[in-house]
Amino acid sequence: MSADSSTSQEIPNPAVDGSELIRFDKVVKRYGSNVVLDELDFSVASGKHVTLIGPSGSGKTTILRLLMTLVKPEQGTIKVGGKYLTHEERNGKLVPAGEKHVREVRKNIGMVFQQFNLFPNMKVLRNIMEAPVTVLGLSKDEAEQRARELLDLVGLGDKCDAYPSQLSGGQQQRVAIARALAMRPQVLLLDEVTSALDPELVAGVLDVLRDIAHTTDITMLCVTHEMSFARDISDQVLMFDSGRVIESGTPEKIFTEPEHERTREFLSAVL
Ligand SMILES: Nc1ncnc2c1ncn2[C@@H]1O[C@H](COP(=O)(O)OP(=O)(O)OP(=O)(O)O)[C@@H](O)[C@H]1O
Repeated sequence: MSADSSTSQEIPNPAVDGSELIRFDKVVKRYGSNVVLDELDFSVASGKHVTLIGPSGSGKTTILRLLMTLVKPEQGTIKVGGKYLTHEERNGKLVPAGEKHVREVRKNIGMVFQQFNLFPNMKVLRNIMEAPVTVLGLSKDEAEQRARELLDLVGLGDKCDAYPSQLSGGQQQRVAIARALAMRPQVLLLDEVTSALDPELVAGVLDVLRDIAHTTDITMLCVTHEMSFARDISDQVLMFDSGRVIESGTPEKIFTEPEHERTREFLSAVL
């Protein structure tokens, strides 16, 4: 039976596969009568780069928003790093997670959005240092060192003292990537991070992400319409349709030998 997120219940399956970083179990997400995710089961193994593809409205972004706890599921459970995100265990029962518990589990998750969401009144360096100092309790010196290293990583070591408005969209998105990484999350969620950019700025952002994917062990869960990027960085591609994974596999398999008719239709429309 599915877990209802509003009431207490027996813990369904406490055994956790150590290699699993994200796990959705029978997750239902509805908006009114619109069932966006319908008892969705899926998992992401630690260190893997997983890309979600599929038609508009199929529920890809909703998965990332659930992980960021920006929305709550109506039913089902979500675990990150072996801990429930949606629930807490109390006396052998699962109860809806309280804010403190959610904050603790969510520290493992970083997200980069379509819109860069930088603090406009803070310089670039401070944008990156802010959360490590206020949320993780790092000293200002430690946070600054981490921020400078990350700015180098995204190719913006010379922009510490700029305000976001002085940067291009692509540069702002690279700062947003550095800011997400500054929290040292176990998983980085990427939600169509190049869709708001002018075409000439897309490649620079994707190059930075390719570099991060190939040189770090961070787990990535990515929603993108950039199929060549998905092909380059993914260990696994999941094809979504109407809130369900209808096909999954390596990029080679999904992009060259898709099995499902809907996958073939989708790819022929976007490739
Ligand atoms: N806040 C909301 N209120 C009502 N309906 C919503 C809300 N957010 C999303 N939806 C609906 O949920 C469904 C799934 O949306 P979602 O953004 O997850 O799809 P998606 O696969 O990411 O689409 P796209 O590729 O266009 O971004 C859509 O039908 C959308 O209209």
